[in-house]
Amino acid sequence: MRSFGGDDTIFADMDRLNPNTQTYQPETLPEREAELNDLHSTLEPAAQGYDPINAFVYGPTGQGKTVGIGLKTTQLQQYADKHDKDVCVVHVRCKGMEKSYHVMTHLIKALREKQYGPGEELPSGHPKKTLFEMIISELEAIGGTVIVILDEIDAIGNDDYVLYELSRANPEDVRLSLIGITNDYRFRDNLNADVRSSLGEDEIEFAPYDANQLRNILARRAAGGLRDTSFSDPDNPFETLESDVLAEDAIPLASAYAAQDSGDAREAIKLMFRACRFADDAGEAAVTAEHVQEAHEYLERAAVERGIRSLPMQRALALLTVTQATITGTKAAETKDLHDIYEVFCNDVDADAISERRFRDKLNDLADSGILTKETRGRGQGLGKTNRYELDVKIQTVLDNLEPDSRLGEFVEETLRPRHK
Ligand SMILES: Nc1ncnc2c1ncn2[C@@H]1O[C@H](COP(=O)(O)OP(=O)(O)OP(=O)(O)O)[C@@H](O)[C@H]1O
Repeated sequence: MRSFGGDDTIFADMDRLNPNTQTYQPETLPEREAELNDLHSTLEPAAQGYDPINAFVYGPTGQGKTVGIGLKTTQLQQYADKHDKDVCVVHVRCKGMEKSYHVMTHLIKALREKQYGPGEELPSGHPKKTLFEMIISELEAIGGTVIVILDEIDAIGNDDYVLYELSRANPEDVRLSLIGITNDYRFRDNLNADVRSSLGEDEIEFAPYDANQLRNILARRAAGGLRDTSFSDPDNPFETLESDVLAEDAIPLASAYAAQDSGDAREAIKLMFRACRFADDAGEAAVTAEHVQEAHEYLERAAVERGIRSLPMQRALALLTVTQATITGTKAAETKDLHDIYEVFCNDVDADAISERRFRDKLNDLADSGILTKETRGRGQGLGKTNRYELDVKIQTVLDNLEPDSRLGEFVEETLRPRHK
């Protein structure tokens, strides 16, 4: 059995390579210099005691929006403290909050914690209007300039009450600034026009990182995270990286994968971290491109399995029809034949059957998520086209990942699994 705390590890500081930890936050973001300058300009009036500016920050996931705003607001707070200016920054993560109601309760908690320290309870049992009045009174109790950051605000969907009210609010002796962060471009477009124009005084976009930028990001994270790894030129971390425990082609491969997916730094770091853990667990002396390859396959598989586990009923049924066709030896089954199987399955599990056209949409969604592959073929002259679908995952993966105690899970256990030998 391996013992903990051995000194044969390739890691120097695991937190540096863990994209989810709050313990390590990068201190510089050279790839985001332009966006940080824009943020600086948004925050400058607040620093000078003038009316602060509202802003919308948007861009896909993992682009350094949260960490970038964190860096600039910390800098602003330090400046304000040093120069005796009344500035308070409140950050609310709205992920998972589906309603303005939840955002308001969390905002009240955060505003109270700014005044009384951690441990405040979430208010409960109040109507929306009362919650909003509570927000105003907490803002007035704090006074001065208050910058409220609502991170992943798109979580509230169409329920934009909190934004509507906050963007019109006029608390006494408070200069209020709202910064909304979102990775859903449609969210901003769908907002009430008044809210959109008030919140979007400044708009700052974080575009996806390219492979070159990801290489430098990974090189900087690897430099503190791995043993005997450092770079000599901060302007060219990847080019000047020297390491005894990292093969030259590992970072380029991880960056290429992440760039081709979505340019997401979180994904790139996650991939590199997994590759390093594979190498370390195997007791190997260096992380190589093979470890990155292995980590990529592992994470892809895990993502597909998560995707299957969270499929809604109709999409899961659509997936089961292709699984059934594969088990019985039909390769690349046509929509119509799959829909016939689907109707039988619906009957078996007591679900309402949807039309063939809507069923085809479900199959296409599965193909978009990488669970199926789709091929469009002509049926012959003048006969139009047909789609054929195949599993892009193993039969076993489908069978193992449908919730065992759900209606579909029981059906899988009784009907499909016995047929799959
Ligand atoms: N330029 C960078 N250098 C080093 N690390 C970075 C950089 N950009 C992002 N990261 C890291 O990537 C991860 C994701 O960053 P962050 O949470 O700021 O992204 P985001 O754009 O706010 O994403 P989301 O919309 O999903 O919240 C974090 O671990 C962060 O430290």
